[in-house]
Amino acid sequence: MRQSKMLVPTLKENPAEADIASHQLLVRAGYIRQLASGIYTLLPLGKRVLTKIETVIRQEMDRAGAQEMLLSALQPAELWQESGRWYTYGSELMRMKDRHDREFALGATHEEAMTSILRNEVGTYKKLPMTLYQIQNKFRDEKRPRFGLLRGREFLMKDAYSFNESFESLDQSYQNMYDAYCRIFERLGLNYRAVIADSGAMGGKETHEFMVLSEVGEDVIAYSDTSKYAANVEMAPVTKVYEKSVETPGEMEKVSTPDRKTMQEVADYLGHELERGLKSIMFKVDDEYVLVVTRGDHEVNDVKVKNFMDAKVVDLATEEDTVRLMGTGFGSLGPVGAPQEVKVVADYAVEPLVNVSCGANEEGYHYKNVTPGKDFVPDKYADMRFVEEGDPSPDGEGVIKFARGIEVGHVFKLGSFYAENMGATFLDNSGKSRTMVMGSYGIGVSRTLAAMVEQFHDDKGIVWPKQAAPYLVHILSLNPKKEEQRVLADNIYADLLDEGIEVLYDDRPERAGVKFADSDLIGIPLRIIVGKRAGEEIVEVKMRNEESKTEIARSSLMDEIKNLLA
Ligand SMILES: O=C(C[C@@H]1CCCCN1)Cn1cnc2cc(Cl)c(F)cc2c1=O
Ligand SMILES: [Mg+2]
Repeated sequence: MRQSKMLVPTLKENPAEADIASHQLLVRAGYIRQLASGIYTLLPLGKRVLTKIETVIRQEMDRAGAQEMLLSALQPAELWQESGRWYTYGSELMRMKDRHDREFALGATHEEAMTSILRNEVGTYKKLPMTLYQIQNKFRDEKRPRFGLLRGREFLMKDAYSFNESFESLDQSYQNMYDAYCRIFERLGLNYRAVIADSGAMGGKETHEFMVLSEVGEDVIAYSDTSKYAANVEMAPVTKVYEKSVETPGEMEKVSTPDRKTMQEVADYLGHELERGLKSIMFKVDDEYVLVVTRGDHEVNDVKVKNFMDAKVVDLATEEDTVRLMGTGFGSLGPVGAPQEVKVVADYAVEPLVNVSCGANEEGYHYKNVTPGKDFVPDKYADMRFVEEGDPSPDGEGVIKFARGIEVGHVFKLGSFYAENMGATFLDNSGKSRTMVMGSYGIGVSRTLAAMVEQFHDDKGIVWPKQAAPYLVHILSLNPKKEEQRVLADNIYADLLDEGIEVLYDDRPERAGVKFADSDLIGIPLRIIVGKRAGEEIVEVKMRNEESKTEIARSSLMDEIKNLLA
């Protein structure tokens, strides 16, 4: 493609609204433009890259035996009412009415739509397992869209759904998709980890997230420094064993702690370290109240609270509920004398403690010399805290370290929730009617594009790996006004087109400096510079990810290009 004719609006400056590299570079290099908050246009360069990523995904989905379809973005509200999600999702689910006033959801995901197809079209075990997928825009009205394509309100997703006759079969489909995801992210050259994850609102059993390691990632990964263990930090269990304190328990004593509310203020006032105080946080778990108690220096992990209590919804209790239940607000909560209706769950690290402080459930008062098991007995001890760097890895090998990650994929074993609610049944080999078992498997395709830019860029711009680059060769004619330069560049361009090699030709009447800067920004792997030695049919070749340039005669240029791109 000739750049003089192409829509590649590069910018010198970072756009004000972009504050991470991938967002800045995709806008500056003319790949995307924002239409509205969280809504983007893929310009020609961006669309070419997106298509390359889709191609890798399609090849691996098809190789895994999944069948591509295309479902509608418009989904009748009735479908979401059958699964109940019409009522459980809030304003994130975009809804609309048609001309007959009938309600629709704009597809945020397609479990319901896909299940409604299977229940109508597949009724025998002979057709199972069946994995179907699509690559289509999803709509989710994010409260805070940000970071460009990383968190948008309309974005491209590959979503696949497996339909199985049993959980054993689901295990195989899940592993099959998991392996396909590994191949996809390997082929895209991404530094990623598959991590044990929480299934969130989806329920279901096992689930893994595929995380691209990046400092701008919203998720924290807890991984072992010596083994392959990796989990979303929300899920990583704490396996540290705490030895019992040898101190002799003292007499519990109520002390005035005027206006001391935070753990640190109380610890400073009573003259002890943070870990000699108990932190008590009140949660509303579905419709009961749970007081979670941890050591003062530990953090409560609300996902663990939710999973431990097998709850649907976990929220922090309001101050009002807390005062009503405990007689005091957040600053002086404690497990001693908690009322029957409040379940007390203490983290394992609390059990061996002796002579610690905690709130006295009275405004401005705390207890000293509190010993768990003597001055209070929690209803349960459990793993309630976030794992920390240096904690032993749950697989017993090495210690935990943290890294930030961008979630580009998420695979779920859903079970029968949707099939049950929507009547997706099949006749098994004995003619008995059974409910299907499902898995669902997503990749954020446009998010993967941005994650690739996060991993593949330098201070001058994007550095595409050749399997995702919008073009493979970038020809720069430094001075098209010079006949010998323009003719040589035109001929090389024609040769590359004849060879079927994707080539972008910067034939613009711009200064050389502008062409070099734009070429560094756009990030095409191989650059051919047609400059002052064009008269001798000599050009320069430079790889985007190397500093060095080499002079090459036109006669050996094509071979050189082919082995550089091999
Ligand atoms: O999307 C999934 C599960 C899997 C992931 C793989 C591909 C198929 N779906 C989870 N999820 C996330 N955000 C959502 C937002 C809205 Cl507004 C919604 F209505 C539904 C969902 C929702 O279901
Ligand atoms: Mg997810």
